[in-house]
Amino acid sequence: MSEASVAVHADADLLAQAVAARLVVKLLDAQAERGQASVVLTGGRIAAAIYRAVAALPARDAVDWSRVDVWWGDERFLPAGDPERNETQARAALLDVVPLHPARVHPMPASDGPAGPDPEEAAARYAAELAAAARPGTAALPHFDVLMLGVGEDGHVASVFPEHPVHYENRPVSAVRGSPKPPPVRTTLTLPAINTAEEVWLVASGADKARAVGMALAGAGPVQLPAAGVQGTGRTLWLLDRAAAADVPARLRSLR
Ligand SMILES: O=C(O)[C@H](O)[C@@H](O)[C@H](O)[C@H](O)COP(=O)(O)O
Repeated sequence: MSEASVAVHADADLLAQAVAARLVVKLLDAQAERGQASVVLTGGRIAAAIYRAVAALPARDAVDWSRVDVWWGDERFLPAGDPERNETQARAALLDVVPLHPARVHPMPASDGPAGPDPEEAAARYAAELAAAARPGTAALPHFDVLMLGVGEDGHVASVFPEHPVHYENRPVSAVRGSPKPPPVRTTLTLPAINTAEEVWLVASGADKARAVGMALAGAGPVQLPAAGVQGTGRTLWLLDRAAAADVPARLRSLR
């Protein structure tokens, strides 16, 4: 179990630049230790800004991208190539720019893919893909070096929304219907699956995130505020801009 730490940057642009630099270093460290690296991506505006910032960093070429596994924490259940899919956004901003091994890029299924139009089947297939990449005989999930999460105004992370039945799902990947954030149908890693990651980074920018961030760090319940239930096995890091950090509890401010 890891104690959360908080880093605050002046604005959204500097936040994206700083997270991009951290990500490159994290991938390099993982490759130095294990010969490979794995990252779990998220969706949303700050995530897209981070991916663009990584693509623009000269140091990104120090990463051996052919030995990086790319997974997703959640996906909007839409046809392949839909501009609203998290995969489409990540590919346009970063994945199409760096020399990844195509077999190591693991998008969640699209609504027009082989899993068909059923999000439960899509979730089951993604769980099987994750299990196939896990260490034989150990876990249902591969090792995740770093898992990034945006944070919603309501405190959702990935597609785990407040008070949603997904909180009672035991499997690592769940279908989500009735998402309050469009589109309504999604697939997501569940909180227990998210919490297997070595490092979890929660990234939030803007004043409309301040309340959720403050409440999560003050110890709100995870069913009411999913971000409060996130914890990496080695490190839980909140990466914020000043506006999003406005309500961070005083006892955590010294960690800035
Ligand atoms: O599919 C999605 O929409 C995301 O994965 C979602 O969890 C997102 O990360 C947050 O809603 C924050 O998004 P913003 O950074 O755009 O506010």
